[in-house]
Amino acid sequence: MSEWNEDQGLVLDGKVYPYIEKNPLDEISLNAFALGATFATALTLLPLIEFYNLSIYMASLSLFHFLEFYTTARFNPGKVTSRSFLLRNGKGYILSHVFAMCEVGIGRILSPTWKCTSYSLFHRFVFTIGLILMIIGQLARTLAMVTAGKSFSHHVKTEQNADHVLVTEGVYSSLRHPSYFGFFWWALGTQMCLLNPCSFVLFTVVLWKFFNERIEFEEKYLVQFFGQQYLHYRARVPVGIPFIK
Ligand SMILES: C[S@@+](CC[C@H](N)C(=O)[O-])C[C@H]1O[C@@H](n2cnc3c(N)ncnc32)[C@H](O)[C@@H]1O
Repeated sequence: MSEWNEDQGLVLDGKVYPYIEKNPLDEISLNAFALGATFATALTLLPLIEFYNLSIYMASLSLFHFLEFYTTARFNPGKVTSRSFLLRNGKGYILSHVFAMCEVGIGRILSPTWKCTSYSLFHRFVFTIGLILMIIGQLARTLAMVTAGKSFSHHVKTEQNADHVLVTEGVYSSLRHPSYFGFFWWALGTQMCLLNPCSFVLFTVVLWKFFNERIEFEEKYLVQFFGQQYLHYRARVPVGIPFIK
């Protein structure tokens, strides 16, 4: 017994397979190759360049986008598409990272000694906290996708799928939106790692506004889908992003 479904892939003898029309293999293999090559180049350059922060950032960015696709393919195969890499994550996302690169370039040209982790104790502190945030953020994001499984989707559902259940265990028992928590802190961590004060402020404002609106919108539908069960869950589990209740 088999059934094609744009949102749940192909169900064949109880097993879920990706929806082939939304998974062009040429595009997927090229994306994976480009991300792997970026990751390897960044790690190779790490001991060779003075501003090694850039290598760490590039490695983390490529790992992040690879894991978005890999985790979806592995734990939620019915919903995986070539867009699951999140490489086309909107103009705002791309512009923010371009802005961050410009800040690195301008900072290194104007004052290479200031734009360096060893410049002061404060610089070392900011860099270290940035690294820790990147690791915690990535772990939270990936764990959220693994734990939510078929209930996770890169787009907010406004209609409930048959396989959509309320997830409250694992990382969801201490964070209500662990993948947003992870993305938020990972992204701020990247800018601390790059010693980018302007981008840090820009990322904070843009991401806070985005997740504040998104969570409100998403929860409206979660309340519709799961009623009292979600209201009780919302009352006891925090978001973990400042000033978002
Ligand atoms: C991009 S995922 C993000 C999930 C969650 N907001 C997070 O940050 O981990 C969006 C989808 O997850 C679903 N979702 C959010 N929280 C959920 C939960 N606790 N249980 C099941 N589905 C959830 C929403 O309905 C939405 O379609």
